[in-house]
Amino acid sequence: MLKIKNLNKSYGNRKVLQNLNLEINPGEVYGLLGANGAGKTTTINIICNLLKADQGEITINNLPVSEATKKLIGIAPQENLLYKTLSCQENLKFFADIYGLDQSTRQKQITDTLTAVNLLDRAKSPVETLSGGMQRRVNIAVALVHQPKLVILDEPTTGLDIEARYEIWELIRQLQNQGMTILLTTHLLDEAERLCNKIGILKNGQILAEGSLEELQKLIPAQEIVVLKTPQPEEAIALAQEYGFTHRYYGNDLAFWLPEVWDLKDIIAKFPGISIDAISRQPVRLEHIYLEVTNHN
Ligand SMILES: Nc1ncnc2c1ncn2[C@@H]1O[C@H](COP(=O)(O)OP(=O)(O)OP(=O)(O)O)[C@@H](O)[C@H]1O
Repeated sequence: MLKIKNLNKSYGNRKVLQNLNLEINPGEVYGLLGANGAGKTTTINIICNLLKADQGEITINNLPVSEATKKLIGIAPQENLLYKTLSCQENLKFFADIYGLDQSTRQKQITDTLTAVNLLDRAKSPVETLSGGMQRRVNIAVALVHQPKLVILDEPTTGLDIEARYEIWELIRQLQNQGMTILLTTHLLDEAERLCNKIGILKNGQILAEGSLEELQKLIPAQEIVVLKTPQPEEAIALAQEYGFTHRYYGNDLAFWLPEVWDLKDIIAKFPGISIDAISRQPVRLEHIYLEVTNHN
């Protein structure tokens, strides 16, 4: 569906994208993760033909990116692009006209899109009367109204409360079940874990790691991560090194990568003579992988 090969972009002598490669298959939800300034928006702008790359190839449905491919893409930018005093329906009508939708099918597409985002009952409500989560769903509806092949959701849940976040996640799952191909950028690693079939970790304009969550988990050779609260961290680390356990600090938390899932008493037995205030166990999560990939490259 979307293929990006060796994409390069510089501003002056600052390289913002460096040989970026990325491929999204039809029906996939691809999560592009990266810190502020990693190059996500630049990549999106090039995909949408709003910005020219210095080098590289991008195709959408095997067509090189051009004015013609714009119609294949729907974008829901981070900041809602809505007219707040207009109703949901009027907003969609406005954008449907920009996309040049046929008058005869326009109303049906608007109704179908409002149904898809679960807002048909609020069709006539001014956007400013809706909750933040509903407004974000109208923003996504704008990206869907012309029935694109690829939808780009730029940080779709940033700034929303947890209830509204669940609604957006549910909507993304529904779109995926309908076969929509989605490129999602996010800072929220649990969001990517929940929703994405494939995840790309972007830093300094390069994809450092890519794959399904299961594939990425192989980057950390551990069955379990154990966080130890102890007043004797140095001693605990020295013991762990004898066993060949890797240790990491996640914030202030001292963690060890364990090669097997042991009983709690067996884990504690690995640290004889160490005073342990608390112990917590976690599976390998995307946050561990993200930190590993971005801190060691
Ligand atoms: N027009 C521009 N001129 C010069 N530098 C730019 C321009 N646009 C972006 N940059 C730089 O390019 C880099 C990548 O920016 P980009 O907006 O793509 O990052 P991002 O991953 O989308 O970050 P964020 O999460 O903050 O939106 C940043 O260092 C940014 O300062």
